[in-house]
Amino acid sequence: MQLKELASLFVNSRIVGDGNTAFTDIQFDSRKVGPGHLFICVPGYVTDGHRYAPAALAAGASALVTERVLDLPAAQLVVPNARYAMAVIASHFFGYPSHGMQVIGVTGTKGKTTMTYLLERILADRGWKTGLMGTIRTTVGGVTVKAERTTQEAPDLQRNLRLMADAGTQYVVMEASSEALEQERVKGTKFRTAIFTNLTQDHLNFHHTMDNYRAAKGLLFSRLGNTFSAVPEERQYAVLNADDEASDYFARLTSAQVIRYGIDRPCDVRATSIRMTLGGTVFTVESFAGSAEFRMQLVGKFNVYNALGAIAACLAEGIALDDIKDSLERVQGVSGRMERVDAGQPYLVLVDYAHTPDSLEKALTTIGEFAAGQVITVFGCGGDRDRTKRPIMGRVAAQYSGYVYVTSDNPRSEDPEAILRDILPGLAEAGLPEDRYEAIADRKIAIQKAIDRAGPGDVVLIAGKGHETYQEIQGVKYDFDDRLVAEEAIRRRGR
Ligand SMILES: CC(=O)N[C@H]1[C@@H](OP(=O)(O)OP(=O)(O)OC[C@H]2O[C@@H](n3ccc(=O)[nH]c3=O)[C@H](O)[C@@H]2O)O[C@H](CO)[C@@H](O)[C@@H]1O[C@H](C)C(=O)N[C@@H](C)C(=O)N[C@H](CCC(=O)O)C(=O)O
Ligand SMILES: Nc1ncnc2c1ncn2[C@@H]1O[C@H](COP(=O)(O)OP(=O)(O)OP(=O)(O)O)[C@@H](O)[C@H]1O
Ligand SMILES: N[C@H](CCC[C@H](N)C(=O)O)C(=O)O
Ligand SMILES: [Mg+2]
Repeated sequence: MQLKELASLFVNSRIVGDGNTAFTDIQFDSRKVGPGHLFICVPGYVTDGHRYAPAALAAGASALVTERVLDLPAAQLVVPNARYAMAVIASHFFGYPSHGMQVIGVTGTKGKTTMTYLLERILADRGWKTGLMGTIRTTVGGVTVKAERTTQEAPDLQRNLRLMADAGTQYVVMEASSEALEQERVKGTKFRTAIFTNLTQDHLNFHHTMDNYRAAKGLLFSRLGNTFSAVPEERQYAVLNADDEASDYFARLTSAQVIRYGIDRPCDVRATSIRMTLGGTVFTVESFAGSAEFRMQLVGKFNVYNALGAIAACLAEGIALDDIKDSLERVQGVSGRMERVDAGQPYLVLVDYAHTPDSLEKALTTIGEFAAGQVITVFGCGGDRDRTKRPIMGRVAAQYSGYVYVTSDNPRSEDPEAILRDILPGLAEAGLPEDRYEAIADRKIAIQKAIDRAGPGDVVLIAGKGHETYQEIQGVKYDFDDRLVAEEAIRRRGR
């Protein structure tokens, strides 16, 4: 492709140098540039991509996308906003791959990964070729690759969508994180359906206020749909959680057809008669396409919401409620979400990805409904992320646990002890006596102590890292898997 072709995508761009310069791929990181690539200079939060243009050219880049003319011997497309341009260019370069598939996007603070797994399962069981992009994995044409980001940067995202389209994928299910929406990573992606899970506190280091955070999520809905199409394949749907007040705001933003799901308020797809046990959840779904009783293996009321969102989106695709039921009833669990570690011990050990106040509370209240004995919680908070959630998570853990081990999550560049000091006031505030908690920065030791403390009927919740197989400390990623560490601790103790 030639640089001049890109100029036609923007009303306010200009080319400096030879517009006939061709490029064979697009990159936003100079360290990944190869001969003949187009390098897009993105001004970041930490550094400025324009500074790496010389390195990109040295690595063989043939042309640049910039926000100001750089005094370098290379053809440049100058645009007002490189991050925005990057998404537009990526869609165009990869031939608008989302247009040939049905893309279902899921946004919200919690439940995205779970819901995308449920959707993938239902669609694949109906014989559709599916692709998935999210926190745990990206699956292209049946092949799974590990993903760095929940929602990839536009060039990687569009490249993967192209690979999916070429592999014959019909449905793509993807998580759309608020950071990604804010940074235009999904711009240019055509969505069939956008689903909203819920809105609670997280990522305030990035968005600063809850209103900004909600607005970022709104971008998925405001860009969705223009009119109700007469052609069913072209219709677009906004699937909203009727019990979360942010849904009214999203409904106003979108011109797609709105389908609401929920438990408390009347809506299009509603769960009633919910009964929960340690082995699963039973509920009746009442919908515009009939009703049925579901016996799901997933535990917790929050997973009823996750199921409802997936059910609503699949009903919109014309899949029968009974077929959806068949698929959901066979889902055993999602990696690192309320996952049991079982080495024959007489107490329950659960690993869960709860790393926000709301999800920790959901996990603990769910456990509280079944726990025969006391609940022992091990958790920490990630470094270089929202600091205001730390004492709140401390308070939540204290409120619902008999004993708490405050430990490290991924401290990243921060001092692990300093993060613990941010969490501890929350436990004191909740009135947990000092002999009912300990702060131990070493996560492995904290897990071992929690296991050693458990008696028959107790529940040990190890929260925050779920499926993660590493722990990042001072920029270094060490092998660490809560499930393996817990299992080893159980065996070490002799069950
Ligand atoms: C806060 C945030 O979102 N940061 C993203 C942002 O980084 P940044 O603006 O700080 O980039 P920067 O480091 O200043 O660099 C600017 C530019 O120079 C380039 N560069 C930099 C160094 C170099 O040697 N060569 C070079 O070309 C970089 O590639 C970049 O394009 O832009 C980068 C590239 O465009 C992203 O990779 C980066 O994601 C970082 C790694 C990140 O941690 N993001 C997290 C917060 C995130 O996005 N999480 C969400 C949600 C998770 C969830 O809740 O599930 C996700 O979708 O994963
Ligand atoms: N609908 C929900 N409401 C509240 N909490 C939930 C919900 N679904 C899952 N959780 C809790 O949040 C944790 C993370 O769930 P999941 O990975 O599905 O969400 P996510 O939105 O993808 O999160 P992330 O943005 O961190 O990737 C789970 O381990 C569980 O504790
Ligand atoms: N995608 C999220 C994951 C957080 C997981 C938790 N274990 C932590 O490190 O804070 C993020 O990057 O903010
Ligand atoms: Mg996720």
